[in-house]
Order: sequence, then C-alpha cells, then structure tokens
Amino acid sequence: MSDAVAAEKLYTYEDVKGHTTKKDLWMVVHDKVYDVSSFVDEHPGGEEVMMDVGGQDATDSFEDVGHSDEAREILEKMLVGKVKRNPGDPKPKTPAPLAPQAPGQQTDGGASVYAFFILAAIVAFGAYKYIS
Ligand code: HEM
Repeated sequence: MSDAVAAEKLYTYEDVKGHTTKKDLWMVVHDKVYDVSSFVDEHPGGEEVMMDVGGQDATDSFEDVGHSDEAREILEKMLVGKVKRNPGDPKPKTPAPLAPQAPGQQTDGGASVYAFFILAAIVAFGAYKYIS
C-alpha cells in the first residue's frame, strides 16, 4: 500500500490496542499508526522495548531515544494509517516546541561566544610565549 493511501486510513486507539503480539504489533508515533511486526526482530534496541509499547502511543519512548533519520525512514515504511481520536484517548504528542528564550537568559549562542574568547585568549597567550 502506498504511503498516500495508508495515511488516509483512520484507526481508533481501540483498533490499535488489538495488535499487541510479536507477530501483529502496532504502535502510534506522532498520531500515525504503524504496523511494526516485520521490524520487531530486527530492532537494534531489542524486541522487548517494542513489545512494551505495542498497541499504545510510543511517541515518547521513540523520541526519548533520539532515533536517527534512518530509524524514522524505516518507521515511515511501516505506516498503516492515522489515529482517529475519541474522547478519553491519549492526548496528541506534538514535537517539543522550541523553548521561548527569556530575556537575559544565557543561550547556547552565548556559551559558544564565551568559549571563543577563552580559546582566543589561549591562542594569544601561546603566540606571546612563542614570540618572547
Ligand atoms: C517502530 C519504531 C521503531 C523503529 C523503526 C526503531 C528503529 C531503531 C533503529 C534503526 C535503531 C538504531 C539506531 C538509530 O538508527 O537510531 C534503534 C535503536 C534503539 N531503539 Fe528503536 N526503533 C523503534 C522504536 C523504539 C521504541 C518504542 C523504543 C523504546 C524505548 C526504542 C528503543 C531503542 C533503543 C534503546 C535503541 C538503542 C540501541 C543501542 O544502540 O544499543 N526503539 N531503533
């Protein structure tokens, strides 16, 4: 089935919950439904963790590991549809928004500027020693 067609299919959490065995394992990641049965055995992180989230929303577990782009490509190939949310179902998990930067707060950019000056001072000191 092509991704375009698969993405049109809607499944409720009730539907997803019915697929929790190793041979028939579904999970939800970012509100999309995946049939990961073919991948359980090959998962570099082991089958146990996959079984743990079978039939459930695995977004947090998947994202917490910091999976590679390759892992995401594998995931997309197993897409079977989208979640149809009913009242009481787990809330959608959207990508973590970039934290708004409070004024005066130290930023990563600030930290690297700091590191640059330290480095520059070391180089300057080295050059001074070399010359004298
Ligand atoms: C169907 C969804 C998943 C796919 C396609 C997938 C794919 C992969 C791939 C390709 C790797 C190798 C490293 C990388 O490329 O990032 C990996 C590693 C890993 N995965 Fe997953 N994964 C899935 C779900 C999960 C879930 C739900 C967990 C739960 C915690 C998990 C835990 C891990 C861990 C701990 C590793 C690291 C293994 C190691 O380096 O020793 N994965 N996964």
